[in-house]
Amino acid sequence: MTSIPSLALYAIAAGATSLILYELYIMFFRKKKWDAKGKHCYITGGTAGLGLALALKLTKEGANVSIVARNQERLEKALKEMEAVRQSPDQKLNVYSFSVHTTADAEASLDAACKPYGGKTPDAMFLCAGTARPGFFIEQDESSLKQSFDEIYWLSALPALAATKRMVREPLSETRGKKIVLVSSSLGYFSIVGYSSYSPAKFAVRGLAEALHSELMLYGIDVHVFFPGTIFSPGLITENKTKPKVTLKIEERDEGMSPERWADELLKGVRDGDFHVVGDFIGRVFRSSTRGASPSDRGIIDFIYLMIGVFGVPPWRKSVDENVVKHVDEHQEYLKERGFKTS
Ligand SMILES: CCCCCCCCCCCCCCCC(=O)[C@@H](N)CO
Repeated sequence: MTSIPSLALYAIAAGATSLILYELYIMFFRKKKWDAKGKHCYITGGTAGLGLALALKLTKEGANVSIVARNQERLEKALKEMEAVRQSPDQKLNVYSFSVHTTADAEASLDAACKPYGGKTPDAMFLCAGTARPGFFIEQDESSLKQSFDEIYWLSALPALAATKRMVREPLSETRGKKIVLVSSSLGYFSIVGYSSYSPAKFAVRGLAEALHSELMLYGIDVHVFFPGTIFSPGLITENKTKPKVTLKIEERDEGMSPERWADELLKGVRDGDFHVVGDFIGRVFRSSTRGASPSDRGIIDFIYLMIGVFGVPPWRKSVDENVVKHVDEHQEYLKERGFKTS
């Protein structure tokens, strides 16, 4: 009779073998990877942070790049940086000053960006624009709560809608293989104190991506959604100015990475055909442990991160709660200072 320990050994051996086979399968048999070279990539929020890093990487890879952002000065600066790394004189590098918060603006920016391509829609849309304004819930009002949806959710949904409507007018053979890449956040997987205006919009981006991933199969358009953690971007410096202390404390657990590193991870995930693209350990754990019915094809690896999540996330959440509770007294003082207490 086989003993329990040797059964466990068999299980481990079987696990290890399937892991190796899976990796080999990925290496040799997975469908051809996406190549940016010669493709038209349209990027919102392309003058800073993740968007700019992405624009520069794609330029270096020989893509034709259009960036859209509001500030003309910053657009020109970004264009100079792109010009400095262009790979060939034929590469089209363009910048457009638009806000893409409304349908009209999103359509106008696409009109402009498609012009040098005879009106054809971009091969890939990277919707990186977005703003975070952390703060306590009690400090929000109707307009600030709605503003964060404008600056995150609608800023993703409306350009995606404008682009999809244009794409479907083209012959199916041309639409097939185009990409729409949305940007959520690790805070689109979970949330913490200070992000009551931000997380809901990032969760919503996940929902939009999942619906589009399913629906845009009708046209062969690939949808990806990115879940980065802390990005050392100009935006982070701004948001940290108003970020509650307790939030900063909890975020210490996230090491963060440069926009360049995050852009690398995003492109790697897109090339590999991942639907949920993550770039760090935290992302991998939450991708697996909050997966639900989200599409995934990383089998055994996903299962390993799921197990890490099953055992690792509850103690982490407990430590977050403890951290919040530690701030109760300090927060009472904060409320007094802000005039929330009358006595
Ligand atoms: C085993 C499990 C361990 C889990 C440790 C998790 C620690 C996470 C802390 C919070 C990270 C917040 C990232 C914010 C990114 C962002 O979107 C904002 N900066 C807004 O721009």
